[in-house]
Amino acid sequence: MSTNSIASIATSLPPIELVSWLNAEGSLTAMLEDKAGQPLRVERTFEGYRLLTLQQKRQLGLQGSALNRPLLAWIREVLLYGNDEQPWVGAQSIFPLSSLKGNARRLQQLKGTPIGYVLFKRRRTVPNQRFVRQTSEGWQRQTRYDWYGRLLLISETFLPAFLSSDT
Ligand SMILES: C=C(O[C@@H]1C=C(C(=O)O)C=C[C@H]1O)C(=O)O
Repeated sequence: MSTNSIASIATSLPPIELVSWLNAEGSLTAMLEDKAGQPLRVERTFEGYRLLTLQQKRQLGLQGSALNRPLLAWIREVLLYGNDEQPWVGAQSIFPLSSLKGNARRLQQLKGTPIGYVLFKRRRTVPNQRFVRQTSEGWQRQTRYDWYGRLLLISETFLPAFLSSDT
């Protein structure tokens, strides 16, 4: 195997210190608060309704004709702060309107409360499918949760400050 191909494989793998975070089950909020030694600070950068892109519909697992139909969802985009001035994680959560029924409606009124406080309130893990990819912002994990029959897609990108944090 040539050096170039080894190098190309090396750049397609996450740094070893991120692997356990990218693959972790359970609440990322809880893990981040444990690392920070303090409650997570959530800075909302966007919250509201948006029509999903084709890529987002595919990421939600939609197929066939459903991909051609417009799909409105509640979107929440946040920066998560541990104990640094710089954010550790950038997150985007997609809630299809059909998922916001019953007690899931509170997912639209979270404000500064981390989603994890609600998602993992009564259970340590939630059934999910996990995808990991590298983005221009950093390594990202995308999780499709089945939360009591409701579909949620949460993408979390680990930002440079997370990797350089010494806690
Ligand atoms: C989904 C969780 O909640 C975290 C909190 C988020 C928020 O408040 O918007 C978004 C992504 C998560 O990192 C979790 O704790 O695993």
